[in-house]
Amino acid sequence: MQALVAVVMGSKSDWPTMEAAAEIMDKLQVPYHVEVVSAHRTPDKLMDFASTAADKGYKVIIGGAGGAAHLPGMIASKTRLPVLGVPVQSKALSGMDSLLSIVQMPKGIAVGTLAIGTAGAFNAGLLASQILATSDTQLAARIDAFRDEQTRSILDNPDPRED
Ligand SMILES: Nc1c(C(=O)O)ncn1[C@@H]1O[C@H](COP(=O)(O)O)[C@@H](O)[C@H]1O
Repeated sequence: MQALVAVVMGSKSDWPTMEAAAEIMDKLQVPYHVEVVSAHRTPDKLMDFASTAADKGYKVIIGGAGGAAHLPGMIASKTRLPVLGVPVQSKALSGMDSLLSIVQMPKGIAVGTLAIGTAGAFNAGLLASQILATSDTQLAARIDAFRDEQTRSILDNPDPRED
Protein backbone atom coordinates (compact mmCIF):
# COMPACT_ATOMS: atom_id res chain seq x y z
CA MET A 1 0.00 0.00 0.00
CA GLN A 2 1.26 3.51 -0.80
CA ALA A 3 2.73 5.09 2.33
CA LEU A 4 1.10 8.48 2.98
CA VAL A 5 3.22 9.53 5.96
CA ALA A 6 7.02 9.39 6.14
CA VAL A 7 8.38 9.05 9.68
CA VAL A 8 12.05 9.94 9.71
CA MET A 9 14.44 10.31 12.63
CA GLY A 10 18.03 11.31 13.20
CA SER A 11 19.17 8.01 14.71
CA LYS A 12 18.03 4.48 15.46
CA SER A 13 18.22 5.55 19.11
CA ASP A 14 15.13 7.73 18.47
CA TRP A 15 12.93 4.74 17.59
CA PRO A 16 11.72 3.99 21.17
CA THR A 17 10.23 7.51 21.09
CA MET A 18 9.10 7.62 17.47
CA GLU A 19 7.36 4.24 17.56
CA ALA A 20 4.51 6.00 19.36
CA ALA A 21 3.71 7.73 16.05
CA ALA A 22 3.65 4.33 14.36
CA GLU A 23 1.43 2.92 17.13
CA ILE A 24 -1.43 5.38 16.54
CA MET A 25 -1.12 5.19 12.76
CA ASP A 26 -1.31 1.38 12.98
CA LYS A 27 -4.50 1.77 15.02
CA LEU A 28 -5.96 4.24 12.52
CA GLN A 29 -4.82 2.14 9.52
CA VAL A 30 -2.70 4.93 8.05
CA PRO A 31 0.10 3.55 5.82
CA TYR A 32 3.51 4.98 6.68
CA HIS A 33 7.20 4.59 5.91
CA VAL A 34 9.97 4.67 8.57
CA GLU A 35 13.63 5.57 7.94
CA VAL A 36 16.71 7.04 9.62
CA VAL A 37 17.82 10.27 7.93
CA SER A 38 20.14 12.84 9.52
CA ALA A 39 20.85 16.43 8.58
CA HIS A 40 24.22 16.13 10.27
CA ARG A 41 25.33 12.58 9.52
CA THR A 42 23.70 11.94 6.13
CA PRO A 43 23.19 15.44 4.68
CA ASP A 44 23.03 14.37 1.02
CA LYS A 45 20.48 11.67 1.82
CA LEU A 46 18.39 14.21 3.72
CA MET A 47 18.32 16.64 0.79
CA ASP A 48 17.41 13.85 -1.61
CA PHE A 49 14.71 12.52 0.72
CA ALA A 50 13.12 15.93 1.25
CA SER A 51 13.21 17.02 -2.39
CA THR A 52 11.64 13.76 -3.66
CA ALA A 53 9.15 13.14 -0.81
CA ALA A 54 6.13 14.66 -2.57
CA ASP A 55 6.85 12.73 -5.81
CA LYS A 56 7.00 9.52 -3.77
CA GLY A 57 3.37 10.12 -2.72
CA TYR A 58 3.87 11.12 0.89
CA LYS A 59 1.37 13.71 2.11
CA VAL A 60 2.85 14.49 5.52
CA ILE A 61 6.34 14.10 7.00
CA ILE A 62 7.04 13.47 10.69
CA GLY A 63 10.62 14.26 11.72
CA GLY A 64 11.96 13.28 15.14
CA ALA A 65 15.37 14.31 16.44
CA GLY A 66 17.19 15.04 19.68
CA GLY A 67 19.79 17.56 20.81
CA ALA A 68 20.73 19.96 18.01
CA ALA A 69 17.62 18.84 16.16
CA HIS A 70 18.01 20.42 12.72
CA LEU A 71 16.34 17.54 10.91
CA PRO A 72 12.68 18.74 10.71
CA GLY A 73 13.64 22.28 9.71
CA MET A 74 16.08 21.16 7.04
CA ILE A 75 13.48 18.80 5.58
CA ALA A 76 10.90 21.61 5.59
CA SER A 77 13.35 23.82 3.67
CA LYS A 78 13.27 21.39 0.72
CA THR A 79 9.60 20.34 0.55
CA ARG A 80 6.16 21.92 0.50
CA LEU A 81 4.67 18.95 2.39
CA PRO A 82 3.62 19.68 5.98
CA VAL A 83 6.43 18.71 8.38
CA LEU A 84 5.63 17.78 11.99
CA GLY A 85 8.62 17.95 14.32
CA VAL A 86 9.04 15.76 17.39
CA PRO A 87 11.66 16.82 19.95
CA VAL A 88 13.27 13.62 21.25
CA GLN A 89 14.24 13.74 24.93
CA SER A 90 18.00 14.21 25.20
CA LYS A 91 20.12 12.97 28.10
CA ALA A 92 22.03 16.22 28.71
CA LEU A 93 19.14 18.72 28.60
CA SER A 94 16.00 16.54 28.86
CA GLY A 95 14.80 17.58 25.40
CA MET A 96 14.72 21.35 25.94
CA ASP A 97 17.55 21.58 23.38
CA SER A 98 15.56 19.46 20.91
CA LEU A 99 12.38 21.48 21.51
CA LEU A 100 14.00 24.86 21.01
CA SER A 101 15.95 23.67 17.95
CA ILE A 102 12.73 22.56 16.29
CA VAL A 103 10.24 25.18 17.40
CA GLN A 104 12.23 28.35 16.69
CA MET A 105 11.96 28.29 12.90
CA PRO A 106 12.61 31.53 11.05
CA LYS A 107 9.59 33.16 9.40
CA GLY A 108 8.90 31.69 5.96
CA ILE A 109 9.67 28.00 6.55
CA ALA A 110 7.13 26.23 8.76
CA VAL A 111 7.47 23.20 11.04
CA GLY A 112 4.58 22.17 13.30
CA THR A 113 6.22 21.32 16.61
CA LEU A 114 4.81 18.71 18.98
CA ALA A 115 5.63 18.02 22.64
CA ILE A 116 8.90 16.44 23.84
CA GLY A 117 9.03 12.64 23.84
CA THR A 118 6.55 9.85 23.27
CA ALA A 119 3.43 11.99 23.82
CA GLY A 120 4.68 14.31 21.09
CA ALA A 121 5.43 11.39 18.78
CA PHE A 122 1.98 9.89 19.39
CA ASN A 123 0.31 13.25 18.72
CA ALA A 124 2.41 13.72 15.57
CA GLY A 125 0.99 10.43 14.26
CA LEU A 126 -2.50 11.53 15.29
CA LEU A 127 -2.15 14.99 13.73
CA ALA A 128 -0.77 13.54 10.50
CA SER A 129 -3.83 11.25 10.42
CA GLN A 130 -6.16 14.20 11.05
CA ILE A 131 -4.54 16.09 8.14
CA LEU A 132 -5.12 13.08 5.86
CA ALA A 133 -8.69 12.76 7.17
CA THR A 134 -9.61 16.14 5.66
CA SER A 135 -9.92 14.24 2.36
CA ASP A 136 -10.72 10.71 3.62
CA THR A 137 -14.11 10.20 5.27
CA GLN A 138 -13.36 6.60 6.34
CA LEU A 139 -10.22 7.69 8.16
CA ALA A 140 -12.19 10.56 9.71
CA ALA A 141 -14.68 8.00 11.09
CA ARG A 142 -11.84 5.92 12.58
CA ILE A 143 -10.40 9.01 14.28
CA ASP A 144 -13.85 9.87 15.70
CA ALA A 145 -14.13 6.28 17.02
CA PHE A 146 -10.68 6.53 18.65
CA ARG A 147 -11.66 9.76 20.37
CA ASP A 148 -15.00 8.34 21.50
CA GLU A 149 -13.19 5.30 22.94
CA GLN A 150 -10.77 7.57 24.81
CA THR A 151 -13.61 9.69 26.22
CA ARG A 152 -15.61 6.61 27.22
CA SER A 153 -12.66 5.03 29.05
CA ILE A 154 -12.43 8.13 31.27
CA LEU A 155 -16.17 8.57 31.84
CA ASP A 156 -16.67 4.86 32.62
CA ASN A 157 -13.93 4.80 35.27
CA PRO A 158 -13.61 8.25 36.91
CA ASP A 159 -12.24 7.01 40.29
CA PRO A 160 -8.49 7.92 40.28
CA ARG A 161 -7.70 5.14 42.80
CA GLU A 162 -8.83 2.41 40.38
CA ASP A 163 -7.04 1.21 37.25
N1 LIG B 1 19.45 15.84 15.89
C1 LIG B 1 20.00 14.88 15.17
C2 LIG B 1 20.19 14.89 13.78
C3 LIG B 1 19.73 15.95 12.87
O1 LIG B 1 19.10 16.93 13.32
O2 LIG B 1 19.94 15.81 11.67
N2 LIG B 1 20.78 13.73 13.43
C4 LIG B 1 20.95 13.01 14.54
N3 LIG B 1 20.48 13.71 15.58
C5 LIG B 1 20.27 13.25 16.96
O3 LIG B 1 21.37 12.86 17.68
C6 LIG B 1 20.87 12.15 18.80
C7 LIG B 1 21.89 11.15 19.29
O4 LIG B 1 22.08 10.17 18.30
P1 LIG B 1 22.90 8.83 18.64
O5 LIG B 1 22.11 8.11 19.70
O6 LIG B 1 22.95 8.05 17.34
O7 LIG B 1 24.26 9.26 19.11
C8 LIG B 1 19.55 11.51 18.37
O8 LIG B 1 18.49 11.92 19.21
C9 LIG B 1 19.39 12.03 16.96
O9 LIG B 1 18.06 12.40 16.62
